[in-house]
Amino acid sequence: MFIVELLRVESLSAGYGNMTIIHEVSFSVEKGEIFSVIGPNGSGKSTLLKALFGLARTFSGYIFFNGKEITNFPPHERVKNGLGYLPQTGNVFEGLTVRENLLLAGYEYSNGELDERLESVQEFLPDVKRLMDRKALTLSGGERQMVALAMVLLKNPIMLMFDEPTAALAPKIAEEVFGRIVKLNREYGLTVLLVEQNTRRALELAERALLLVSGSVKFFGSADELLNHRDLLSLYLGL
Ligand SMILES: Nc1ncnc2c1ncn2[C@@H]1O[C@H](COP(=O)(O)OP(=O)(O)OP(=O)(O)O)[C@@H](O)[C@H]1O
Repeated sequence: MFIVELLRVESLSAGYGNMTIIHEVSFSVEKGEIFSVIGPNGSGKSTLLKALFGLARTFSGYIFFNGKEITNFPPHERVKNGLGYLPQTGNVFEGLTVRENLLLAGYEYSNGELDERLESVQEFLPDVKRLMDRKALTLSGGERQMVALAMVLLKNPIMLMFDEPTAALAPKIAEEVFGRIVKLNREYGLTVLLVEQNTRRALELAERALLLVSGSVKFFGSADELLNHRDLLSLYLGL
């Protein structure tokens, strides 16, 4: 198979204020793969995603996405270039209905385009249809996650970054979320960058992975290899 590098991160250092949280992180994500970022609590996984999306402060290094250097692009420019990001929380407007949330997410589309995008998103997430007139506030965690996903998919991303999409979800609902991520990848060709607390599931789903510890890369390579690397997993993740 012809391998295309979609995201390349070179020696990226980033954080908040004058505090560096991730240190000279380098890795790449290939087009069409599921790529997992794992690591202990507080190791900088969320900060890495925020830096990739332009929400954390980048001190040095480079980010290339889909053939372009995007290191200093503001978030909306990254979205235009095909990057999607599903944060852990705060991803829906609680006081608005699901329909209003979706309309807001698609505000840049013309009416015709928006209808088309809404239809294709609802084809993938048919359950969103019955939630349309509900206030986001009244949704369960799983439903909220689904609506947030619909809002991101509306923008037609090439690569989608999930920040702990199963956090605080019951195991059965978490499995549904994983199933949806795999389906997006296999059937819709979406490249996935997954930050996940459930290390085993994250490594089973992914082709390749990154282990981040105290903001530094401890492993970058095959997810299978990391899954079988007992020393690394027990040392850093207590597995
Ligand atoms: N907005 C912020 N301002 C300052 N420091 C922050 C901010 N957000 C996170 N941090 C700090 O950055 C470090 C890394 O946090 P981050 O959330 O990136 O880790 P994580 O690996 O995603 O953790 P977890 O698995 O627990 O979600 C922590 O020490 C955290 O306190």
